[in-house]
Amino acid sequence: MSRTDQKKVNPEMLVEMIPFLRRYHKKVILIKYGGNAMVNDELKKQVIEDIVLMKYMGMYPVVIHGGGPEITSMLELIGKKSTFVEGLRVTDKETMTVSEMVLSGKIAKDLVARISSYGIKSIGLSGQDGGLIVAEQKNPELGYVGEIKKINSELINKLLNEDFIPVISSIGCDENGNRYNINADEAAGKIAIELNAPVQIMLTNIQGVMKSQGDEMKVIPRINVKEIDVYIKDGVITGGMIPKVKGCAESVMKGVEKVYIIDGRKSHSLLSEIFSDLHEGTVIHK
Ligand SMILES: Nc1ncnc2c1ncn2[C@@H]1O[C@H](COP(=O)(O)OP(=O)(O)O)[C@@H](O)[C@H]1O
Ligand SMILES: CC(=O)N[C@@H](CCC(=O)OP(=O)(O)O)C(=O)O
Repeated sequence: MSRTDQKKVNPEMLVEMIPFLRRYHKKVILIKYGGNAMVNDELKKQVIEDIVLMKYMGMYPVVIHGGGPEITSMLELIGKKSTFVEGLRVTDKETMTVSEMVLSGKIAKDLVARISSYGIKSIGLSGQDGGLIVAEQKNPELGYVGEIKKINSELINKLLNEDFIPVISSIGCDENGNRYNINADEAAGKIAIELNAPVQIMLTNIQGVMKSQGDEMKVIPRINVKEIDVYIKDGVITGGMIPKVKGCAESVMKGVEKVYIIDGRKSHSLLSEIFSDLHEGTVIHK
């Protein structure tokens, strides 16, 4: 490639980034990368590039990933049908094993390898690693679904100080070594709170929280935490969106300043969110 063929970076655009870089310098950016947003390789690459860029720009990205669709497919392969109650997977022993294999075995390792390929240190962690996510059974009817009791942020902070990008799988562990499947949205909220993250971004497969207006479905740009129960009761928010908005509401109530639900299927949606005050998805606020 000759020098003239090379693309030039636009200096004006870089300068426009200064206020945002200043705002987020050395701040934890909690990114929940939902399984439904892991659409294809190209999009995955872009999400990873955004995360890596944040790190090189002096932020502290922490990734908590999902993988619901992949767990469902893997269970189908062994002839098991998935059942959800209010967005939570009913988890028997076999489902627990498969969930753990998919989340911490497959997805976390893939994300870590992708991040590392850009020269950034990354590490995959599950709830049992360093006592990261202490959990107990949520409800016997859901089987091995965990309720988070405590997040041990010390380990994550140490890793951040050592310039790692932690990639966290939502598996919890109790003091007897029993492991639980935890909805990744719930885990995202609790981790954001514990790390004092000013920003929590939920990457999903829809533009934001939607509501029908006439014949059309439209994004609700802002939701007050007080409105959430009504939306759930009225059937506006259902399925996987329930734990998501509940997790976001808890974060907002416990000090996370900005909580966004955005469309992870859009190219470089994370960077667009960080480097702009115009938010396209749904902001959850108090
Ligand atoms: N009001 C709503 N607005 C947007 N999505 C909703 C709503 N109610 C239910 N959903 C469902 O929630 C899904 C997102 O949750 P989920 O499937 O758990 O995604 P993720 O894998 O990103 O956590 C959407 O794709 C949609 O099917
Ligand atoms: C208890 C429970 O529901 N656990 C989730 C964990 C994965 C997850 O939350 O993945 P997404 O973010 O892609 O939905 C599950 O088994 O699907």
